[in-house]
Amino acid sequence: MTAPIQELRSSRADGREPAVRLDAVSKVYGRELLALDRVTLSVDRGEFVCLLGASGCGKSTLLNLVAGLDRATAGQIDTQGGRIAMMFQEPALFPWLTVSANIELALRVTSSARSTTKKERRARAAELLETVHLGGLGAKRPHELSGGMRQRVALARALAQDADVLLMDEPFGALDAMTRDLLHDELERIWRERELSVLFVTHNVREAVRLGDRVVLLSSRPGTVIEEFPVTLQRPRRTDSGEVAELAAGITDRLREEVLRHARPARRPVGVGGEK
Ligand SMILES: Nc1ncnc2c1ncn2[C@@H]1O[C@H](COP(=O)(O)OP(=O)(O)OP(=O)(O)O)[C@@H](O)[C@H]1O
Repeated sequence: MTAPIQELRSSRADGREPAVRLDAVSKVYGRELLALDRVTLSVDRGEFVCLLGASGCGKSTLLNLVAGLDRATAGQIDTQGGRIAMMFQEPALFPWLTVSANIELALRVTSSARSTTKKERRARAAELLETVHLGGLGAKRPHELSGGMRQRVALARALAQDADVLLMDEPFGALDAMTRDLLHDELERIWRERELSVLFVTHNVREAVRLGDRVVLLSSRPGTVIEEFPVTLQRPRRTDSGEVAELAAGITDRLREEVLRHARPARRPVGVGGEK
């Protein structure tokens, strides 16, 4: 189950370095709930990878493991020593702090920024708010902002952590379609400017095709990679374009097939690395 470290660290034949690599990662909750089963997956430096799968297939579990919030039961996860930031569906801002103070707090706990003064952190927070198109709103409290604006603040806070890898767990799932489209454009711009590596979980197949360099499909629980779809459509893409819809339809068919297969499960013993 354990892969040699050298192999995990080596660059790939196509010259791209992985920023995140999972090798045969399994996760069992409690005594017998197998959530992930030998997942092998990588995100290259500067790559945008979208993760799709039926509800409960272990997508959030996978992100939590990569973020180091939980431990894998088996397998290897290598993040190459990169700094990781995570964003969730809920922005989870401190309601009693101003927007600026929420970001300044993230700047304070980021090791490279520990030596900065309060004035410098405030200036940096203002810059980050400009980056997410919220310039001048630093004095507001989170409840004074719309859902989309709050998610922008959460994005600015993630950027404040100076991350190399951004893990995103359905960050736009609760937003209306128009706001989501705007945030797609902004995220794409920021991803390119900062050369981030992104692992983005969504239920929305079109969103995955709109954003991803690659869409990775997980099986129903226990989650394992069943198919990967490279997305070579020219950027910027539109969620409502024919090309995006066409590719999304193919992926949706595959996903539906998987969900139906799971609805008629063949009984098999639960266990890490059991025969399929
Ligand atoms: N802390 C936990 N303890 C026990 N079981 C858990 C825990 N977290 C998740 N699970 C279980 O592991 C499985 C995978 O959950 P997870 O939340 O990772 O799936 P998901 O694909 O993100 O789901 P969704 O798409 O609905 O958000 C589910 O069966 C869930 O009930």
